[in-house]
Amino acid sequence: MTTTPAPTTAPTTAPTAAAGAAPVVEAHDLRMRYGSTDVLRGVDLEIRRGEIFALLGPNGAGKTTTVEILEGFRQRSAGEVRVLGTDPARADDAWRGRIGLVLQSWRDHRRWQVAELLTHFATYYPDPRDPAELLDLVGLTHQARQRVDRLSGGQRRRVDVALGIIGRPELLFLDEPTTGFDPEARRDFHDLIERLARTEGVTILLTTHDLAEAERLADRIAMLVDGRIRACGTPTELGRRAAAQAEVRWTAPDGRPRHERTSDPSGLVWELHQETAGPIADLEVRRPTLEDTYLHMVHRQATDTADTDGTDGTDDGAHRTGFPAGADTGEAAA
Ligand SMILES: Nc1ncnc2c1ncn2[C@@H]1O[C@H](COP(=O)(O)OP(=O)(O)OP(=O)(O)O)[C@@H](O)[C@H]1O
Repeated sequence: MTTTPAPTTAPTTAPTAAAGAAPVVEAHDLRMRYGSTDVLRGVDLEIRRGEIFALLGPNGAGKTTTVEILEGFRQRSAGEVRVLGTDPARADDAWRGRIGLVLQSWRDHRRWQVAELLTHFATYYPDPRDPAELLDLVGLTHQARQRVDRLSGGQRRRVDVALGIIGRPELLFLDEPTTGFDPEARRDFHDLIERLARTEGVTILLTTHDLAEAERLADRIAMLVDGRIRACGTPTELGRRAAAQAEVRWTAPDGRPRHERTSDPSGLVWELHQETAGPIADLEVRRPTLEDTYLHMVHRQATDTADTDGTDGTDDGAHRTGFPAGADTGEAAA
């Protein structure tokens, strides 16, 4: 169950989620501490089958840490986690065969040809996708005989995606999947992700810095800021958040451009209409967007941090200098 406090973190069930089905991902009060630094400070998540769920957050917010814990690659410091009904910290190979990963860092096998690599990885799974179909699916048919280390960055990323879905995963983790993609490749990738979720019922958790990508793809978005989920909802709900105000622009009767921020744009427009007793020139109402909400969250966290610890509110450097030797072993240091 997601138990984060309303209203800022109140989750909504995505339209595509199978109502009543057990969540595919559940995390409750998930915590991670590296040395003396708390990176995750009580994360609550619930992702339902067939949902495309985006985890957004600034650099160093803890997105990769969260995802690595859910993937079973990193031991958490505290909290309850269930992925496909199993605690990832105790998962076996059968469980691993049900998830697909597209990680941030490139793996080995640079000298392999693309088709050769896919054919090889297909042998690890009981019911793999056909490598030729997969090449077509990710748009790499013409690169089938090319060596991986001779591909462009975006093409390598497509190989990553192909390897992530070759075993027909029920749950696919995508860590910043479209980094290095040109606009066309990004659009093709978005179509592929939607197809996987909508027609094959694959549950997808993606981390991204790209707000437009999250808005375009995700059924729900969670904003991870300073180790906590600060907001969660559909892109529309997050865009509508009261924290961000609408902006009204118009040209006054004296010809001067005017603008005002307000949480009641219709009220303001009504008042202007009464004042001018006629049409309002160049009237524009800009509703708050997902980006406004996101920037508001991040800015608020930076301000809070600066108020409480006297720093400038950016946590990245502080965490790095606080690392103990050997902290990158993934060992929890609770
Ligand atoms: N193995 C580790 N040992 C110690 N600290 C770590 C380790 N891995 C990550 N951190 C720190 O934890 C914080 C969260 O890192 P994480 O990579 O999870 O963030 P992120 O949200 O994925 O960032 P980005 O968007 O930049 O990829 C950062 O301050 C990072 O420096």
